[in-house]
Amino acid sequence: MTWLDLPADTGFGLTNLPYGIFSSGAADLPRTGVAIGDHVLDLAALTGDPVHATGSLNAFMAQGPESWAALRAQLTAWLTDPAHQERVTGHLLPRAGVTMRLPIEVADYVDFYSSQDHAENLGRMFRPGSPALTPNWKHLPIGYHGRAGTVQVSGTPVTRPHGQRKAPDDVAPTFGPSRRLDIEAEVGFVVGVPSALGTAVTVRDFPSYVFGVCLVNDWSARDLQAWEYVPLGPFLGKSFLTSVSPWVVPLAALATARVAAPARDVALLPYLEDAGEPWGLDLSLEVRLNGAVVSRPPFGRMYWTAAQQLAHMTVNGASLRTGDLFASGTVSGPEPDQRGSLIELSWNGAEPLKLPDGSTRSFLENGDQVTITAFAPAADGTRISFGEVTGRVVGK
Ligand SMILES: O=C(O)/C=C/C(=O)CC(=O)CC(=O)O
Ligand SMILES: [Ca+2]
Ligand SMILES: [Mg+2]
Repeated sequence: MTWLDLPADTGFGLTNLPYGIFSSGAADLPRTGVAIGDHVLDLAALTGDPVHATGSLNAFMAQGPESWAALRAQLTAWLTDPAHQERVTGHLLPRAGVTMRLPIEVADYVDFYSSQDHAENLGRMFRPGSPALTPNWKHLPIGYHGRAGTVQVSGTPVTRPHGQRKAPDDVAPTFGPSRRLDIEAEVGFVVGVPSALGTAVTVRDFPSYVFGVCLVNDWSARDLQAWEYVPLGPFLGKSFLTSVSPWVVPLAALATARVAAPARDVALLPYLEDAGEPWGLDLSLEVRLNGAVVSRPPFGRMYWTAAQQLAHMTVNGASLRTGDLFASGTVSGPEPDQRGSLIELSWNGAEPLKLPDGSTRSFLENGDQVTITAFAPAADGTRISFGEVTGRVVGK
């Protein structure tokens, strides 16, 4: 029990303790904080440890799992033992009054494609007449390298991208603002510990390298993407902005959320086998468009887990760096109201979404705001909140 008076069902209780970078006041430097209830605990001030005053989580994440576990145990002691109450209280700030920053200095960014429901939906829309899944899909987690420098914190305006668009019936491409701006509701994994070039990280070693989990919105311009992405994959259609939630939930908080990935109907090569090491996570996502819930994607059904993605990403000897971010791919479930992108929710524009204000949407309009939230089950029967990743579309 904490001596703090926590709001009921806060999502930011003792079982969570996510890390973020915040600033408060005009002159204050960005520093590390931990969310607890409606407060943020100023770790830089409380500990005096310079690792928490660097303005990103990278230096702390690089210290590795023993440091992560030691600080988590220390935080629990500080927040439960009344002997620490007076000193700790002096370093609690109302969360509503601080500005959240990008929590990590993003090294490399990779985006996967690991929801079978999502991949089948896109396959049916884009490749009618062909099998919904490409032949490689159940043999390896498909992914591409994205643009690390355009990963930004939640709240960053989404400037509508311009680019080349060519509808199938157009004789030539035209240049202009994207007419098919979309979202992708995803879950991101943050690497703490680097690996050596030429070595592979196994499925089993996942928790020795990965520090924590955040929410991702991989904004996507479907018209730019459709014209440019053959044969080398997404480029400008997805590189203009990727938004992440400000709080990184430590892997240690998610033990209760672990589930096995769905049963396999295709045998895996040994380096992808995860027998006894399930890293599926039972997270419930929610997507809101201008305040209205439009989807509830279930993360527990993802075919490829983050541990398998990490093993695949490094099996060729590619090294990891502190701050690498890899995202799950769009999270969709089997039901129409569980789809994690508008292109699926509107079935490529054929069935526009009806919003409570009477308007309809196939893709995003200027002024639209999209917010993604998620919860995980916690050991004590409460819920762990991932906070939110939000963004509003600005026309240009
Ligand atoms: O299947 C296609 O042609 C296109 C797929 C995507 O755009 C999905 C993607 O970017 C990866 C993901 O988020 O799942
Ligand atoms: Ca994506
Ligand atoms: Mg992106």
